[in-house]
Amino acid sequence: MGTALIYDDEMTKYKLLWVDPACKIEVPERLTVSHEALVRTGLADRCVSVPVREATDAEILLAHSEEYLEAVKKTPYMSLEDLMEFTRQYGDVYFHPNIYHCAKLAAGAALQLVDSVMTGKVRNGMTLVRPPGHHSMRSAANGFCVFNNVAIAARYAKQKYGVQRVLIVDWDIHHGQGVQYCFEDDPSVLYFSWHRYEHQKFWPHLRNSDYDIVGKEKGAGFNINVPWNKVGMENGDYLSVFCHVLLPVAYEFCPDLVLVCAGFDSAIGDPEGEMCATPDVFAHLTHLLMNLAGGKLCAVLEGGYNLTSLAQSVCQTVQTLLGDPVPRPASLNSPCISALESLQCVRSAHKAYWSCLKHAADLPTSTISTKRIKLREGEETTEKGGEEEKDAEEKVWPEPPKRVTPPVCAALVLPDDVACPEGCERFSFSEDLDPLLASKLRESFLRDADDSTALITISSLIALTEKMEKNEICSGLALVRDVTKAMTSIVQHVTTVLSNRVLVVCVGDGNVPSHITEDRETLVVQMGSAQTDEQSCKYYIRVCLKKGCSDTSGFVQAVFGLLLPLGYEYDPSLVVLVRMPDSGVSDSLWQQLTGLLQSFALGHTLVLLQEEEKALVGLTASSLLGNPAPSLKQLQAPLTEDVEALERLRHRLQADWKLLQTTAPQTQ
Ligand SMILES: NCCCNCCCCCS
Ligand SMILES: [Zn+2]
Repeated sequence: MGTALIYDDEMTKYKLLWVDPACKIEVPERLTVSHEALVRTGLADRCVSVPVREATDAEILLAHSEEYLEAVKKTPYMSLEDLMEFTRQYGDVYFHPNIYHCAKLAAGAALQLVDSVMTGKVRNGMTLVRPPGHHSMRSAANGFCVFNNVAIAARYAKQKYGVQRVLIVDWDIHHGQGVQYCFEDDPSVLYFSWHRYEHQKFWPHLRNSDYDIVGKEKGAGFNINVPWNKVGMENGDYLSVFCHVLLPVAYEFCPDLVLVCAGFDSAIGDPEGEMCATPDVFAHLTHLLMNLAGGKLCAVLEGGYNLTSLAQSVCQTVQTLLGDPVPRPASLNSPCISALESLQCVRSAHKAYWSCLKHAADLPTSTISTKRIKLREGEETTEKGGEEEKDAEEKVWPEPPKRVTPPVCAALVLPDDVACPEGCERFSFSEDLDPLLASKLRESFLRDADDSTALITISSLIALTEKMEKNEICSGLALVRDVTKAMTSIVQHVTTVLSNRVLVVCVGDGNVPSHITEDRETLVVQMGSAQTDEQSCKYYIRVCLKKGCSDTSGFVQAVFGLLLPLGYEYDPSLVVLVRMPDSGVSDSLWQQLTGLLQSFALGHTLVLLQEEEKALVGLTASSLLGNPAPSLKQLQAPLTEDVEALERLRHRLQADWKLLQTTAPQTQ
C-alpha cells in the first residue's frame, strides 16, 4: 500500500495584509517550497495524490463552538479594518478574506488523509496545509491557527471509524495547547508534545505546558508535555525522548491510529525554535512511529518557518513514509543536562500512569541546568543556549544525504526446497569461491570440511554482506544450520575484511563465541532469560528477562530503553539479527524488532534463522520489505524484577553509552 500526499495551492492564497512582527513569518511560500521540493525530488510522483475538500460545519464543530464558527464565517466579508479589529481579540494570529476558506480546506485535507488511511486506500500519508491547527482552541484562533485540524481529525476518526485509541505526536517546537485542551480529560487520545519552554519564558508562556500537566480526571496520564528549557537541542536530545518517553508509552497505549502534528520549526535554522536538530532526524522520528497502529500514520503540517529546513524536513518525512531506508544518524551527541532534566521530570510525572515508567527516578532534587554550575576556571559552559548562540537564520547545516534505495530490497539465502517470498530475491553465491577464502572458511567454520552446502551457505552470507556494503542489496535473510556459526563467520568477515562496525542482536539464550565480544568493535546485545553470572561489559550486553523473550512487555522495555539508544549511539554499518533456537519470542514482536532495527545502517539488516524455523521466512521478509509489523496487544506491566534489572544495567552502562541516560547528573 502506498503513501498519500494531499496538497492544494488554494491554501497559499491568503497572507498578512498589515504590519505585525509576530505573524510575518507565516507566509504562503511555506507551502510552495515544501511542495516544490517534493516534486523536484520525485517524491510527489511516488505518492498517491488525494484531493482536498472543505470540512463541513459539523466536522468543524467536533472541536469548536458554534459561536466561534459563526464568527469566523463572517470574516470573508469584512473590510481590512474589520479584519484587524476581529484579529485583535486573538493572539499571534491574523485573518484575511480567504483564510476561512483555506482553514476549511486545511481541516478537510486532514480528514481526507484519515479517510485514505482508515479505508486502506493507502498505508500512511502527509498533508501540506496552512493555516496550521494545533494552537487553535474551542472558541479562539491562536498562533497562526484557525481550526484545529488534527483535533478535528482525531474526533472524526473515532466517530466515523470507531477508532478506540488515537496517538497524537506533536513534534512542532510549540506546545499545541489547543490539542491539549481538547483531549485533556479523554483517555482515548494520548497527546504527546515537546516544545520550547525556557521555564515559561517562551511563547505561549503557559503554565499548562509544563511536564507536570498530565491530563485531568479520566485523562490523567494521557497528556505528555516535554518542555525544552534551553535552545540548541540536537538529534540526540530528540531521539532520547522518543526512546525513553514516547515510544515505551506509545507501545503500552497501543493506538489504532497515529496522527502527527508535523511542525518543522523544531529543525535547525528555524527562527522560532532556535534548535539544532537536522532535517534527517525527522526520517527517524517518522520511522520510529511507523510500526504502531499497523502503520496507520497521518502527518499533518503545522509550523516550520525556515523555508530551507522546512522543505528538507518535509522531504525526509515523506521519503520515510514511502519506505525508503533512513539515513544513518549523524554522530549523535549525548543529551544535554537540560534535556536530561526534562526527561527525568516527565518520566517521574508519568510514573504513576504508565507501567513502563513505574520505576523511573523521582523528580530531580534541583534543576542544575538553570543554575550557573561553577566550572573549573576558563572552561566554557558546555550547556546549550548560551548567550554566544548565533541567531537561527545564520545557521548552516549539511544538505541531508541522498537516500538511495538499493536495487534489491531483500535477498534470501534459502535451501532449494524453501520458497522465496514475493518481493524478495533468492541469493546464492554462484561464482566459484576464491580458493583461499574457501579453505579459510572450511577450517574455521565447518564441522566436516567437505560439507559443501554449509560452505555454499557461509560463502553466500559473506558475499551478501559485501553486496550490502556496496548498497546493492538492502537487507538479507538466511536459513542456516547453526546460527551461531553463521553469525561468527559474518562478524569475522565484516570486522576484519570490511572493518565495519556490526551490531549483533541475539534474541534468545545460547552462547555467543567470546572472541566476538572481545574484539571491542562489534557490539553484541543478547536478550534472553539466562541468569548470567558474567557481567555485561561495554560491548557484550546481556538483558535477562525472568520469563525470557516470551515476555513481550519486558522485551519492549529492553528494546526502547536499551537496544535502540545503544544502536543510535553505536551507529553500525550492519545489523545482524540472530534468532537463537527456542527464543520464545512472539511473531509480532519479532516483526516489530525487525522493523525497528532498520533505523540503523541504512536498513542493512541481516537476519539469521535456524533452518528448522523456515515458517518464519515469510513474516520476517515482510518486515524486511518495509511492511508495518502487526500491532502488539496492549502491554501489561513488565515484571518488577525485570525492570529493576534493566535499570541497574542501564545505570552501569550509561557511563559508556550516553544515550542510555534518563536522569540528570546529581548535584553534589
Ligand atoms: N516571534 C514571533 C512570535 C510567534 N508566536 C506564535 C508562533 C505560532 C507558531 C505556530 S506552529
Ligand atoms: Zn510551531
